[in-house]
Amino acid sequence: MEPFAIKDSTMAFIGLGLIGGSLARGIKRARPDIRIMAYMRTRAKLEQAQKDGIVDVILEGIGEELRECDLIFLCTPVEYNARYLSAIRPFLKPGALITDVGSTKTDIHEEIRRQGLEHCFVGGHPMTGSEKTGYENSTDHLLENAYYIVTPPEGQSGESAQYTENVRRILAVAQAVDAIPLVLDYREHDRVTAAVSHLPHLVASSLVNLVKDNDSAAGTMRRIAAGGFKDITRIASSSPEMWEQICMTNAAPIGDMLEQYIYSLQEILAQIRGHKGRDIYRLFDQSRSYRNSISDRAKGPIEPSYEFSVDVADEVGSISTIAVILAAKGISIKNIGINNNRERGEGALKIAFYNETSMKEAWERLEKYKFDLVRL
Ligand SMILES: NC(=O)c1ccc[n+]([C@@H]2O[C@H](COP(=O)([O-])OP(=O)(O)OC[C@H]3O[C@@H](n4cnc5c(N)ncnc54)[C@H](O)[C@@H]3O)[C@@H](O)[C@H]2O)c1
Ligand SMILES: O=C(O)C(=O)C[C@]1(C(=O)O)C=C[C@@H](O)C=C1
Repeated sequence: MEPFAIKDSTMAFIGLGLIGGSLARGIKRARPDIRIMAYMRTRAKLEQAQKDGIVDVILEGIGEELRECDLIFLCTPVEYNARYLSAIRPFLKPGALITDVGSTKTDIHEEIRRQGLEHCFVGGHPMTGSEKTGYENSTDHLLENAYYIVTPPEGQSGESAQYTENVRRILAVAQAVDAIPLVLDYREHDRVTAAVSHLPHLVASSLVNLVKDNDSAAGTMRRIAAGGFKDITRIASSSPEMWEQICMTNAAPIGDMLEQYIYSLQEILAQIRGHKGRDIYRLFDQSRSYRNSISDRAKGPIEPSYEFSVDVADEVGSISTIAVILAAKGISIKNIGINNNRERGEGALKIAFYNETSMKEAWERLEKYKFDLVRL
């Protein structure tokens, strides 16, 4: 995609939490000259953002100051984003553009159509995030190398100059924060995210609740739950308010996926009870191939990560031993840390390198010292 430069000079954020905060930080990092206004309910956090040099103007609410804005970002939970449209509308200056970062898109696009705002809206959704919330968890690099889905409104001619220019304004933002822009139809967006984001959150939370309901009074399940359970359930710690709204605004696609998933679980149940080992083997075999074809690089496909993990018994001594072994060969370590999947300090060390060559050299070296290595 050709590069686009941000031409908008004043921007407003309604909601400055994990995603709004990260986007604002990323924009300020790329373009400190851009003036950022922000509104959220917790005044103290807005003051912090101003101290951090991210917010130039604290907004007390939706009002006159918005008339100065070229671009307005809606970064609250999805149902609130759609509701903010009516409040913002009277304060839009000619040429101003509204965008959002919501995890579902059809709902807000339908509200845009109801209000006849297609000429001044382009949807957005950065495919990155965390189970954590709030400005305090935002970073200037959260969106780096993540897909930034851009959903143009319907009913605008793809040829029209204004349509093209509006889409480009959001592509420029995505590029400025080093994300990877991807233009998608908003209904397609909701179908796809139902499968790869929304259903997984329902699965994680229902699995955690299942374990909670089956655990003993002594809490043995909770105590011994290790990597497998923790890997698949991290997202069960996400915001209930945000996820209720995501599910309620994408009920039909999520329902379709959930129905198929329940069907597949019923098949698995029959195979387990019928001792159909070959079917169970096929389940794991097929999933392994497809899962292995999906990149595990947390930050998307641009920057490859060169890392592996080392099984160690005592992480404190092991870090220095490994560091010495690698340093002796002149191999630089980019990052080294404990994989949080094991209990009581015993576990895996994750080591990241700057390039493939040093990763391979380190692998060979540590293998010689009989370390147990695991590819990530
Ligand atoms: N968390 C993720 O992983 C993720 C990823 C991509 C997109 N999103 C989307 O981003 C949006 C924000 O999510 P987040 O993770 O930043 O959540 P968050 O809880 O960290 O931030 C939400 C922000 O909105 C503010 N807010 C909430 N209700 C408000 C209201 N009624 N009026 C004004 N401000 C209000 C909060 O004070 C906070 O500043 C959501 O629409 C979500 O679907 C989230
Ligand atoms: O990594 C996480 O914690 C996320 O849940 C991020 C995640 C997802 O991948 O499902 C969650 C919601 C979004 O809209 C986009 C990204």
